[in-house]
Amino acid sequence: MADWGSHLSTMRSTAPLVLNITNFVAMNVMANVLLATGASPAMAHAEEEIAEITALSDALTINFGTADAGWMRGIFRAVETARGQGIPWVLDPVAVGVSTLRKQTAARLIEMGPAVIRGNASEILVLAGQGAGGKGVDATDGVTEAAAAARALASRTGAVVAVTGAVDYVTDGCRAFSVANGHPLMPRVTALGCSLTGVVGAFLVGQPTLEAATAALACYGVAGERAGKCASGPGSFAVDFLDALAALTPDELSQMARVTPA
Ligand SMILES: Nc1ncnc2c1ncn2[C@@H]1O[C@H](COP(=O)(O)OP(=O)(O)OP(=O)(O)O)[C@@H](O)[C@H]1O
Ligand SMILES: Cc1ncsc1CCO
Ligand SMILES: [Mg+2]
Repeated sequence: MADWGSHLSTMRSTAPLVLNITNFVAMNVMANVLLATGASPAMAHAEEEIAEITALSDALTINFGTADAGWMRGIFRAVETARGQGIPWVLDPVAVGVSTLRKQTAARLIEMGPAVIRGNASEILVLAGQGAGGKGVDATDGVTEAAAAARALASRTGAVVAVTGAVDYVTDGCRAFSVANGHPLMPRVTALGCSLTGVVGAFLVGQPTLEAATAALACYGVAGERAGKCASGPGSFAVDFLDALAALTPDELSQMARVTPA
């Protein structure tokens, strides 16, 4: 049994400060998810202050889900600061297929060295110049269809690429893992993918990238399974999911993680 729970334990022992430039939809959900999991969230995006806040942070995550031009300037300023200070950062290319601005922004950001790119299958396919782009923020492609694109993207950029869906796939271009945890109610609650991007950022701090990202996905999926056992629908699931993230112990994660080399 691989010790995926040790990565949760390490994350909780440092409770990293994770700065998230994310969308209006995700801000509250994501902050609560990070707190429940054991990290400290900060949400900000103003270009006038973002460099200072980034410099204080242990990890940075970027999601342009509801961004405008000023917000985009804040994103680039934050990423430049993170790069300069060696702060790991995660790119969430949310709904990258829906506009030229998103495609161009994602292309520029990918060249700036994200440690991890985390998206659903349709988003990862768009980054590879393939697929129809999904339905807004929702995936219409399966994870398996995006695995080759994820490997190629990882090899080309040096980022770990995490494709989420019913069974997640995470790769550094050489090695890969499948994570078969999760629950069908997860994609029925908005911003749980965006929030997972923050959890990946928290796990990255001081830990090897591929293993940390995989453990974050497993932690999330196991909590989803637990929440799904008692929830009666998306509303109660959202609440139960926060409780499940907070209650999950490292030992339980190690026991329940369904991670296999892929
Ligand atoms: N059908 C499913 N069965 C089990 N788990 C799922 C399923 N779909 C998604 N998940 C899980 O939900 C979490 C979020 O992944 P998802 O791919 O839905 O993100 P997303 O599309 O970026 O979400 P959003 O943009 O709404 O924030 C992951 O942990 C993933 O494993
Ligand atoms: C619904 C929605 N629209 C822009 S971002 C977002 C959150 C889920 O990705
Ligand atoms: Mg998403």
